[in-house]
Amino acid sequence: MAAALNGVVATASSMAANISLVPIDKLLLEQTLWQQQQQQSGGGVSSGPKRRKGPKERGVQSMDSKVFPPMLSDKRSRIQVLPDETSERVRVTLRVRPPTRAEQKEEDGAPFIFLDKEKNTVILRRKGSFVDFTEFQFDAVMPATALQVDVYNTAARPVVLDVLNGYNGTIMAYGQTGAGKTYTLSDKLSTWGEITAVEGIIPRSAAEIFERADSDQDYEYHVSMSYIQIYMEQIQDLLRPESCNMQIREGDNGVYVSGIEEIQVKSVEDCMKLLILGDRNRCFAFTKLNAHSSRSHVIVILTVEKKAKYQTLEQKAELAERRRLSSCFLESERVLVGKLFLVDLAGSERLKRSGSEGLRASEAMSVNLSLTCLGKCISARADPNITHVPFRDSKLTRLLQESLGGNAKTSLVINIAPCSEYLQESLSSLHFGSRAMKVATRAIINVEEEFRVLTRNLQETLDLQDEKLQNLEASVLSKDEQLLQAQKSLAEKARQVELLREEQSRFNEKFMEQLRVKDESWKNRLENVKISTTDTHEKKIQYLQGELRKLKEAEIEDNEPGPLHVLSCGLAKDFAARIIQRAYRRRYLDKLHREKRKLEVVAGYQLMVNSAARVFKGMKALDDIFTKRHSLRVYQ
Ligand SMILES: Nc1ncnc2c1ncn2[C@@H]1O[C@H](COP(=O)(O)OP(=O)(O)OP(=O)(O)O)[C@@H](O)[C@H]1O
Repeated sequence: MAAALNGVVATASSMAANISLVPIDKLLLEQTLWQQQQQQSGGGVSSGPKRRKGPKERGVQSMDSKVFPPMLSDKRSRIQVLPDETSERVRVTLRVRPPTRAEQKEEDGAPFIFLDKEKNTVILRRKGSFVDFTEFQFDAVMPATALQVDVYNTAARPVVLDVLNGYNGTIMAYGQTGAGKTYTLSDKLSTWGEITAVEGIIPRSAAEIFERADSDQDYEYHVSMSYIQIYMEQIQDLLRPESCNMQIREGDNGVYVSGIEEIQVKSVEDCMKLLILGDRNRCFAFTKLNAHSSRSHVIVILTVEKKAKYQTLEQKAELAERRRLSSCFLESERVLVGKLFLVDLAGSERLKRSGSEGLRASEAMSVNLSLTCLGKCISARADPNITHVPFRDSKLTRLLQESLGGNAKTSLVINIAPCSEYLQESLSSLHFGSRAMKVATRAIINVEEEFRVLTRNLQETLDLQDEKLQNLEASVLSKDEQLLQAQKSLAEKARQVELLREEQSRFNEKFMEQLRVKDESWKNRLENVKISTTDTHEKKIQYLQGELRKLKEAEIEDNEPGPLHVLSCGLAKDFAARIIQRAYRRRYLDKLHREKRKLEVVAGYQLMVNSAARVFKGMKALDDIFTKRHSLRVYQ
C-alpha cells in the first residue's frame, strides 16, 4: 500500500473517476505534441437588497471611502441579518475592480459605489442622483485598492485550511464580463512557482497547501490536480484537451466527471506548470468589454489526501498487530480527503455592449444561460420553501451541486466594475451574492479508510473500463451488423452474376445458331453463283457485278436491327456479334473480288488473244500480198 502511494499515488476522488499515473513532464510533452497536431490539420451577516427612496442627500464620498453617505447611517436604513450567525452558509466577499483610464475619464471622478469596510456594506447610487440607492451587506467588501493577498486572506484562506482538514471547499468568482474574476483567481502565473504581489487565489491556495504539507511532521500529504472547462455546455479536460464532451456521473461521493485526468503535484511549481498548460487550451476571445474575455467556465480541482506518517518499520508492524486484534481500522489508518474547487465563472455579457457576433454571440448566450441556471439554483437553495433545485438544467450547476448547499464550504467572490455605466450588471451581481448568502451548507470531514480510498479509486477505474468495454462491444456489434449487410449484398451480387452468366450462355447458343444459319445462307448463295463457261467475259463480269451489288445491299439491310440485336443483352455482345458478322462478310466479299479479278484476267487474256489474232491476221494478209507480188515477178 505504502509502496503504491510512494511511487504513483492513487488519489481519492469524488469528482474524478480516473487515477492519474501521469508524470507532469510526460503530460507536458504529450500536450505540446497534441497542440502541434492541432495547429497543423484551439460572516455572520446577510442582507437582502434594500431599495429605498431617501428624501434627502448630504454629500458624496469617494468610492473607497470608509465614510458612508450620511443618509445611510440613518436608523431607518434596514439591513437584514441572518437569524443564526453561526450557522454554516456560503460566504460572500465583494470586490470592486479599479477603473480603467477610459472609465476614469467618463466618470469624471464622481463615485457611484460606496463601501463601508466596518459594516461590510455597499451602496450603489445612480449617477448624479442622491435619492435612489441600493444597499447590500456581505461578509466582506474589498475596495479597488485591495491587494491580491488581502482578497486571498479574506475570501480563500479559511476554505483552504478547511480543505487541509478533510473538508470539501469551493472558491468561486462571479460577475459581469471584465469585472476582474480571472484577475482575482489566477492572474499573473509565473512558471518558477514564486508567489508575487499580483498572483491570484489559485496559486496562493496551492502555495498554502504545500507550505503546510511541508511543515507538517505528523502527516503525509498527497496532492493532485485537475483542470477542466465547460465550453458551450461541453466539459473538456484542459490537461488532456483531446478529452472533450466528458460525461458527469453520480457516485457514492457525489457527482464526478468520468475520465478526468488527476495529475499528482508535489510543489507549487508543478501546479503552475499545469495551470499554464491548461490556460493554453482555455477559450479566451477579444470583446469590446474585455480584450481577454473567458468564453468558458473553468474549474481547478485540488485534491488533498492527508494521512498519519509512519516513520519506522516497527511502527508499521505495531499498527498491523493492533489492527489484527481490534479487527477494524484504526484512526491512524484513516485518510482525510479534502477537495478544493476553484471556479472562474465566465462573465455574463450583454450582446449589444460586447458587440459579439457569430460564434462569440453563441458562446455568450451559452454562458448567460448557464449563469441564469446558477442563479435559479441559488434562489431555490436560498428559499427553504422550495424543494426542487434545478441542478440538472446545466453542466455547471450539476458539477457545482455540492458547492451550492451540499457537502462543501463555499466562498463566493462577487466582482463588479466601478462605473455607473454597468449599474444594471453590478446590481444583478450584488443580488446574486445577496441570495447566495442565504444558502446553507453542510460540510462534513471526508474520512476514508486507506483501503477504501484505493477500493473506490479501483472501482471508479473499473467503472471507466466497463464503460470503455461497453463502447467497444457496441462498436463490435455495429461492425458485425455491417459485416452481415456486406455478406448479404455480396450474395445478391453473386446471384446477379450467375443470372448474367446464364443469360450470356443462352445468348451464345442463339448467336452460334444465327452464325450457323448465316454461314449456311452464304454458302448457298455462293453455290448459286453459277457462271456458264459459254458466256462471254462481259456477261460473266456483269453477272458477278450484279451479285456483288446484292451482297452490298444485303449488308446494308443487315446493319438495321435484326435478330442479332434482339438476342443481344449488352453492348459488348452486340459489338462482338457485329465484328464476327463483318469478318464473315469480308471473307466472302474478298472471295468474290478474287473471282472477279480472275475473270478480269481471263478477259484480259482473251483480249490479248483477239488482238494477237488480229495482228496475225493482218500479217498473214500482208504476207499473202507480198507472196502474190513476188510470184508475179518470178513468173513474168
Ligand atoms: N483588482 C484589479 N486590479 C488591477 N487590474 C484588474 C483588477 N481586476 C481586474 N483587472 C484588470 O481588468 C481586466 C479584466 O479583468 P478580467 O479578465 O479578470 O475580467 P473577467 O471578469 O475575468 O472577464 P471575463 O468574464 O470576460 O473573462 C484585466 O486586464 C485585468 O488585469
